[in-house]
Amino acid sequence: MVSLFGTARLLGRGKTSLRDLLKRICTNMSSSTPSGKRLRVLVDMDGVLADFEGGFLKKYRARYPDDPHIALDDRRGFWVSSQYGQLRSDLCEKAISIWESKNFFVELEPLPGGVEAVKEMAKMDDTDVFICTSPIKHYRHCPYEKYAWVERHLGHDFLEQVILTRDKTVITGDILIDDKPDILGVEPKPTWEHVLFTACHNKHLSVGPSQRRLLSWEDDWRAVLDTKRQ
Ligand SMILES: Cc1cn([C@H]2C[C@H](O)[C@@H](COP(=O)(O)O)O2)c(=O)[nH]c1=O
Ligand SMILES: [Mg+2]
Repeated sequence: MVSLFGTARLLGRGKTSLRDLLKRICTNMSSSTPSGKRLRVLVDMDGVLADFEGGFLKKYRARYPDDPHIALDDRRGFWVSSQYGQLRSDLCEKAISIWESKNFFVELEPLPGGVEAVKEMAKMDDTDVFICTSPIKHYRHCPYEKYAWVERHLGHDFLEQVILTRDKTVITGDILIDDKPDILGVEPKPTWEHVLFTACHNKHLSVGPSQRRLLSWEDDWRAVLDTKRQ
């Protein structure tokens, strides 16, 4: 329980907003699921909120105009670098050079409806939303720029909700909305249900009967969340 003394201290230091604080206090007083838990939604960033594939192709073609490229309709498999490497071996490194460059991640365009959906989710009763995203190991620009992207598109307060991890299986949540078909890590049984977000590289995949998809942010994500509340 948040004490009054602690409340005053947090507000006084400007470490939390009044809205966040009220949300935290209410967390202790209400529940939304039969198990008495708030719903925790993990939302991936690249390919779900930020247009990684579109941003990559645009910058790759600008930097390497004389080299072959792969149209978004012809993308297959999660790893852009692998498909470019299969096209011609030197193109794997050229592809990697694009997302290792300064301003790649921060300049990604938001995917239609994603920012609006996350903002709406965050306002829902008994719902906590986190951005759960994997940074590249070349860390000079990417982690900073992922935070900057969230601040730019979702606001400063949303920085509290950012989780950077290379292993999403160790993060607990009820749902993970993610475009990567196979999300693997050290935890064999993650707590979340993976809802596959459709992207150019995964739209041809037939998924198992137990895996659900969100076709886009126009799809009924609210209904998907509701199924986890019951
Ligand atoms: C396609 C592709 C992506 N990456 C990197 C870029 C991002 O940092 C992550 C994907 O993150 P997400 O949280 O799973 O969306 O992977 C890469 O290194 N190589 C690639 O081909
Ligand atoms: Mg992704």
